[in-house]
Amino acid sequence: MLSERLLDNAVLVKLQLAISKVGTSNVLFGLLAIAATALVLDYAHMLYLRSRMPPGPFPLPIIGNTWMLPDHKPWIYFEELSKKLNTPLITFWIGRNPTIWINDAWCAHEIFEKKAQIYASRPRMVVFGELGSGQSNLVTMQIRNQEEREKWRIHRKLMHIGVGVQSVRGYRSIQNNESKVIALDFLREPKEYVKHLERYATSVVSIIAFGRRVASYNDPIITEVIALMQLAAELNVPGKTFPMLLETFPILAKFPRSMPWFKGLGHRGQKGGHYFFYTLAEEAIEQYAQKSPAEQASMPKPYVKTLFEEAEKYNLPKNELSGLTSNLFGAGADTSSSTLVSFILACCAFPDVVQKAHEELDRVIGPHRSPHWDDSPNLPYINAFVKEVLRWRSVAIIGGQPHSPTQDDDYKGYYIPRGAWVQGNVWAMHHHEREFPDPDRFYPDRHLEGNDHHRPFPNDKGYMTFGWGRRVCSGQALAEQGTWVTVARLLWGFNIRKARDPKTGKEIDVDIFAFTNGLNMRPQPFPCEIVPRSDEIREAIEREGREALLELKVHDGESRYRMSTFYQQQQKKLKTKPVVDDKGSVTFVKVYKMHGT
Ligand code: HEM
Repeated sequence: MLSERLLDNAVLVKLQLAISKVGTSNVLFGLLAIAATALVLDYAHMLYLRSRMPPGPFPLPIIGNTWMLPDHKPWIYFEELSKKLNTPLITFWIGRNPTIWINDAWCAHEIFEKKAQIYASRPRMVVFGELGSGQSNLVTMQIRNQEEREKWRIHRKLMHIGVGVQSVRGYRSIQNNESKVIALDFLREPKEYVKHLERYATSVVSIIAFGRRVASYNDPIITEVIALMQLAAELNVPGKTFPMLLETFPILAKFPRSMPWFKGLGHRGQKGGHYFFYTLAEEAIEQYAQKSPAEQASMPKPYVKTLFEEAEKYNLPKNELSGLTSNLFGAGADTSSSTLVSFILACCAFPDVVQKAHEELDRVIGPHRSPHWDDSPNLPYINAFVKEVLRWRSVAIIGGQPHSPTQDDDYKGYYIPRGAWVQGNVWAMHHHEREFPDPDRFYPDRHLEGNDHHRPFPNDKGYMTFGWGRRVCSGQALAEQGTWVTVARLLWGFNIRKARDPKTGKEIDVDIFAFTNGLNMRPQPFPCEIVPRSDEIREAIEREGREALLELKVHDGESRYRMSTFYQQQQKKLKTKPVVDDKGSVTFVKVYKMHGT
């Protein structure tokens, strides 16, 4: 110890002597010269990369183009930039990181689909990844080596077991019944239409994951999960203010969480944050075990039970298991309900298409029962209507998370470096006049072959709402299935139109551009009128709703836990707190003195 200190002192003394010999100002000058040279070299490297990459605005040293980002809705800015520079791909520097924005569906197809193997990774994301669930969650998982690729494959596979194309047919009765309950709720309380749609979407994923239904829109799981997702969606939009500025200066993320630039992040990424969903999963497995064999036979096995059984094969730690469960809520509830809110807005803004849908439904279905997936081959206009709902105001407006190439790539002579952010601008793709003439018009006919607005598109579906390639949305089949039956049923059952001012009797206009700013966008609140189309239809809705509630009874149940109070309660009641080890496993340590107790 003593010898080390003597040595340290000797080094310091030597340094002081050397500085006094050379002169303090010369030393400062030297350091400045080194810093300036590093800056110039770094900037020269940025400019060299820029000369090889897709075009974009001129970056400044260190801050790149960050300062140019608009305060809101950067997807519109990138669409405009792409038109102005006449290029489908834009390079935009977030600090020293080049990000590539794809503004054209054909390019997205060529890059993300045709080169899916190398575009399967996510880039380094500080706010959403490193300060969030990072490598423990499929959504943000990076693939930088073979080990990470293997882990990502296992997660995709486990997600696929839960909500892949084969599994979702087994969830039809859940979605069908829950959407009948929306129709019943619309009869009772039409003004609360947003809450009914949120309850539906949360209940469907809750039944699939936990076997437990969400019966009331006051259930905190709805408000808490949706609020959490909306915060995450807002945080994840590229921006020039904190916390997104951490992407420009990742070094700031190394400072203690008390620093002001973490303000607005909430509890993101704090250790043990996943433990809530793990506890819900354990509770659900317990509750399932308590059901009678007849009850168990009448419902799909909760996903968490299958997941826990499968996970043993792969030795998955608890935080990863929890991530897989929470993804159903995180990725599935807000997205599905926001899509349906946009559908209601479209009905109010474009009454002519609603009338056309009614004509087809009256002709094919009639008033005594609501439509079902089996009717789909006879309902071409409704099929086109649902496609247009998914195209017109796609909820994941920048295609969710960015992709990132696992090796350097060349696209039509442009260099795309390994690890770069590559973001699909779905707004620009779905808004391109070449594919979608008059793009802001909600016009289902454009999806019907032979229509003068029908245009070629790189895929058969006619939209890119669910992302691309190996990272395409795991819940796509479930979301499409649910959107179809709900849109078809609500169109069949109701006149959905603009509300009227009670004093003047005049229609209240809706704004088709007033959407939230998050990367999962939904319309800003708007009033509307939702009334059953006839007495016969009303009776059918009531009858079907009652039957649906009876069938759903097997999923009734309560959870003992609430996200907002969960951690405090755990600490106070059990006097333990979850501690996560390096592998992500949770153990409980006794807390002897509780803060505030
Ligand atoms: C209308 C509803 C939905 C929309 C528009 C939507 C859209 C998206 C998009 C755009 C992505 C990113 C794709 C990419 O990176 O290329 C994504 C990823 C994902 N979605 Fe969805 N989603 C919806 C519903 C759901 C549902 C219901 C679930 C689960 C039950 C789900 C689970 C996931 C998961 C786990 C990922 C991450 C996949 C990965 O990174 O490998 N989504 N979703």
